[in-house]
Amino acid sequence: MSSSSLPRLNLRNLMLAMAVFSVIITLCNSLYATYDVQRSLLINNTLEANRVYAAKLAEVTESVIAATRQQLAYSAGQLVTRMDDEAALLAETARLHQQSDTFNSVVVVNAKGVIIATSPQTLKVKGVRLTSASARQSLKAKTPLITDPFVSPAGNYIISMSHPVFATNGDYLGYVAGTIYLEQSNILGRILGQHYYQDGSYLYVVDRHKTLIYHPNPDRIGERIRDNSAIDDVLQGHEYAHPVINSRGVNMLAGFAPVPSTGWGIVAQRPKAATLAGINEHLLRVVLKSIPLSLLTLIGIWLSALFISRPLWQLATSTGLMSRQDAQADISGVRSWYYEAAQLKRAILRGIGRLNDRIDQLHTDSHTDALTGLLNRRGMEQLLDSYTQQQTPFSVITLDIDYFKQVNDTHGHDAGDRVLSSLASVMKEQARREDALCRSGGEEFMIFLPQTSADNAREVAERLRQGVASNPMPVVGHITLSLGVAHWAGNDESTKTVLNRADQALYRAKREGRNRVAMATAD
Ligand SMILES: Nc1nc2c(ncn2[C@@H]2O[C@H](COP(=O)(O)OP(=O)(O)OP(=O)(O)O)[C@@H](O)[C@H]2O)c(=O)[nH]1
Repeated sequence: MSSSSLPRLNLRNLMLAMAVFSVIITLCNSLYATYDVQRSLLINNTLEANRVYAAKLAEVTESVIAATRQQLAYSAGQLVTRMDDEAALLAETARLHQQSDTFNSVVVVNAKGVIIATSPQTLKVKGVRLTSASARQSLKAKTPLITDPFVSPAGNYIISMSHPVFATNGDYLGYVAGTIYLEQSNILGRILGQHYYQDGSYLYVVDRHKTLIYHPNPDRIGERIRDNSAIDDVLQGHEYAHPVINSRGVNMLAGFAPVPSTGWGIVAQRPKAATLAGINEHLLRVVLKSIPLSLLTLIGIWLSALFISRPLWQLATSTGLMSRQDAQADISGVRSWYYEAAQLKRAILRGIGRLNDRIDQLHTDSHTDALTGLLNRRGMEQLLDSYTQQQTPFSVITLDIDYFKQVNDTHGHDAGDRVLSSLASVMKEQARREDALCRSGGEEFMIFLPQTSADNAREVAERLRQGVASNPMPVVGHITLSLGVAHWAGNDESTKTVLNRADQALYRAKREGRNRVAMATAD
């Protein structure tokens, strides 16, 4: 593409393009910053909310466990002297089971690991001897204990909370235990297992061996969590929040809190996508809200660009048309209201002024005789044109220095020049303002007297002749003039004819003896 076919750039469009570019960049930048800040805020807030939620549930769980332990301790105290009293055992297990919704079942196990009382009795495990390692944890520990999850003799997936029963002499008599069915309703299940999220958020609980004991997907309860450093940390007793990827590869924002008394870890988490779902809509609202102000800014910038570029544009346009007569007036009229434009305007006007002076000077030079400062032939012709155009009547005196050759020959060419110059000065002194003086060639001169009759012109010629004849010139002394006078009345006669008639009169004056004035015959 050639440079001439490129679109023409101007200051206003450049400023406008720059401003639009700046506004768009600023807008994009602020949108990106808004998006980034909002995103971080949402993620951090969600992480913190999940941490707080997990911590609160851990605290509630802790309270429930503590209250439950108290109940078991109380029952254990009640059974110290009644481990052989079947009715008392039944009554106490029933009371413990039914007084609250804490346990799904209550059992009393003797020191040999045989279940000696249950509530509800429908369990039908009375007399069963506990064999599995999990089920025998409490026997082994002989301290208040919360077991790991295990499958009960009745086939339920449970955890058991037990409290030992010691005789007054310190003999271990067995324990009383409340069982919590992980897959059935109870207080703990309602606290840890029921949540009302609708956006993919969920909560799960692991025991100290990373086994899931509460999870929204019942099939996963009992599953061992592997390769999850976050779980390792929470089981170390740390409470914190962290982005994680769940078992299905979904990015989650998780809060972790430990339950110290059980060694469990509670994890509350929300999908990152659900957290950020509203951000695009929010961003669109930001864009829509910022459009009016951005448009106003653009209009403001456009007007400013117009206002700022206007003087420069006017100057550029005017200088492009500098040949026009009124270019200088146009440029003078430009409101250059700021420094650069004012300087430019001043420089252009100064340049135009100098150019005009130069043109005037050249014009004057081309119409002026260098030696005498009088009009030359070109100047004379222009003058005659204007007389003709305006039909200005005039008289013309043609004059010639007598025997000027002798002056040159006797005193030299330079002295002759000085005579020509001095004669011009004398002519200027005697001329009126409206008269035009001309050196028509060599030692010949003409005087044009507008609106002057032939008689008046003759008087002027005579006065000049006498003045020159009676006043000696420097170096050369006295010289005389011969003069011819003709008149143009502004009729159809050409000015050329008038000049010829004046010349004829001059030659006659020469012929008749010089140093005299002769009138053209028609005048
Ligand atoms: N110094 C000087 N002499 C000039 C200039 N122009 C013309 N001359 C001289 O003027 C003289 C004119 O001489 P002529 O035409 O013979 O006329 P004249 O000697 O004046 O005699 P008449 O006109 O017949 O009285 C010539 O010698 C020219 O060289 C000029 O610019 N400077």
